[in-house]
Amino acid sequence: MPAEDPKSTILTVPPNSLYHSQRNKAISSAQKKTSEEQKYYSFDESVWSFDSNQSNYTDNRKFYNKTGPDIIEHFFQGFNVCLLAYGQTSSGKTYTMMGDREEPGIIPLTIRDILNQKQRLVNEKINCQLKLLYIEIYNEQVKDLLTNNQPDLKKCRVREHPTLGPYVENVTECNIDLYADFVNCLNKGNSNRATASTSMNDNSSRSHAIITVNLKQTKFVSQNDNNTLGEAEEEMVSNIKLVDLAGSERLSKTKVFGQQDRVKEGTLINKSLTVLGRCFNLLATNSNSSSCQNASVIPYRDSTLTYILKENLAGNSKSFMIFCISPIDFEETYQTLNYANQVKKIKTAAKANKTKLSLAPIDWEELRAMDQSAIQSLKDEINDLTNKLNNFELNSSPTSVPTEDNKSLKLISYLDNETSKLKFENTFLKQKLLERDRQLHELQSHVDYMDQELFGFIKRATQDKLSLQTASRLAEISNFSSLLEQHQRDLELQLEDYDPAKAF
Ligand SMILES: Nc1ncnc2c1ncn2[C@@H]1O[C@H](COP(=O)(O)OP(=O)(O)OP(=O)(O)O)[C@@H](O)[C@H]1O
Repeated sequence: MPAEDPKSTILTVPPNSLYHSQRNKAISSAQKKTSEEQKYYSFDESVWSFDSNQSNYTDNRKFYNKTGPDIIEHFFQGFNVCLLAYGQTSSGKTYTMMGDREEPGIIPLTIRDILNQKQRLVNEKINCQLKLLYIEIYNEQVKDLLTNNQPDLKKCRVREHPTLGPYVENVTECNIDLYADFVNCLNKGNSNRATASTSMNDNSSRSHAIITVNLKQTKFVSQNDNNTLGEAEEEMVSNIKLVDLAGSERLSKTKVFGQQDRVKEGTLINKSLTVLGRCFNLLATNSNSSSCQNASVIPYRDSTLTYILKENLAGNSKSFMIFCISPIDFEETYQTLNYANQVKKIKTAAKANKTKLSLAPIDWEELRAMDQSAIQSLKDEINDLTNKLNNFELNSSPTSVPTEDNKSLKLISYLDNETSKLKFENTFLKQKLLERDRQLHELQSHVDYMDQELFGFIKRATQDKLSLQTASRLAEISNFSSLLEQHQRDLELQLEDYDPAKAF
């Protein structure tokens, strides 16, 4: 990647590469070329992060600053967003996405900015609820990395919603209010994640890791006094998927032969990445073709990874991809760059997921009637059971009250909504209080500053006055001394003319 044009990548084909032998089979002997060949690629961004001593080295923070703000903006505008890192094993995907303590990666930096934005939106009377999910796809199975129940690690199924697309069922969702909540989730998930040592990477990810953050923004109507909240008027639901794919690899390179588990892992990782590559190629071809009739069917269901990412690959999502390359293996790098070239052509169909809320007021009469009828039916049930007990009919099944259950559920959901509204109102008022505190603090510092200025002014004025007085005294003294001198001179003159005889 030449420093002068950060958006292009040049790949030099080594003379002994498989590329030549495969290409030579396809072309005539006249076209055959034995000398070194170069391939040119051009992307939205192309960055160098090989040696931190070089001037063009891009660290994680610099890299995040190029794309991160766009991602956050789309996410808060209600778009689903996805960021995937692809590349051969040990090329730096996990380092770029997760980073480490000194050099946080895209995922922690993104979450930090999402939380900051959430805090800012309180002033616009927008409540943000953030929930984090962390799963991995290992050997084609989905595991919930945040579950407290270890056997559940293998139990998640992928289902398809008719409009929202595929989703993972029964996965643990954690509320994220503070950065510390995120760090706890990340640590918990990472400790459950499958990694192994291969000859190419001591800490190689053997699974695809997907962190999803679900965001629900609720906008409240402003009241006249501007300090209280009205009803909720608009809701926006979006999600961001941050994906660290397992490394593409050739088994001979990773030297895992004989280790049956590793071979199975490697084969399934390669299978899912091959399906992903096939989806990229077909989606790129479909995007280029003008007629829908010729569009190929995309084999999303051929792997769990592509099935889960179906919406992000071509549906309702703004998707970004990072392709990591390293000089370890020419063939892998060549394939990675070719996938990247295909991905550039794919068009998705993102739309903001906004919903206007109908401000239907709660019917308290109806709720009270529901309460009365629930109490009555419970009383009936108690009577019934007491009668049954009295008649020794202990084995008979109790009377069920399904309709009352539904009513109670409705009431619970209403109370849940009210609680979350009150919680936000609390946050909102706290924020206002903080703002007032800040303004008060600012005013206080201004008053302190003016005090100091006044003090300085008085001091200077006093000094000026003193110096004025001193100057006039000096002038007086000097006048006086010149008068004295004059007087002395007169006396001397008189003394010279003095004739004692005339004096008497
Ligand atoms: N830009 C970088 N600066 C410094 N060190 C890096 C950089 N990129 C990667 N590394 C280091 O290289 C090694 C391999 O990187 P990493 O684990 O991120 O690769 P990977 O592509 O995720 O591999 P795998 O697919 O096997 O999980 C790690 O020790 C990582 O710290």
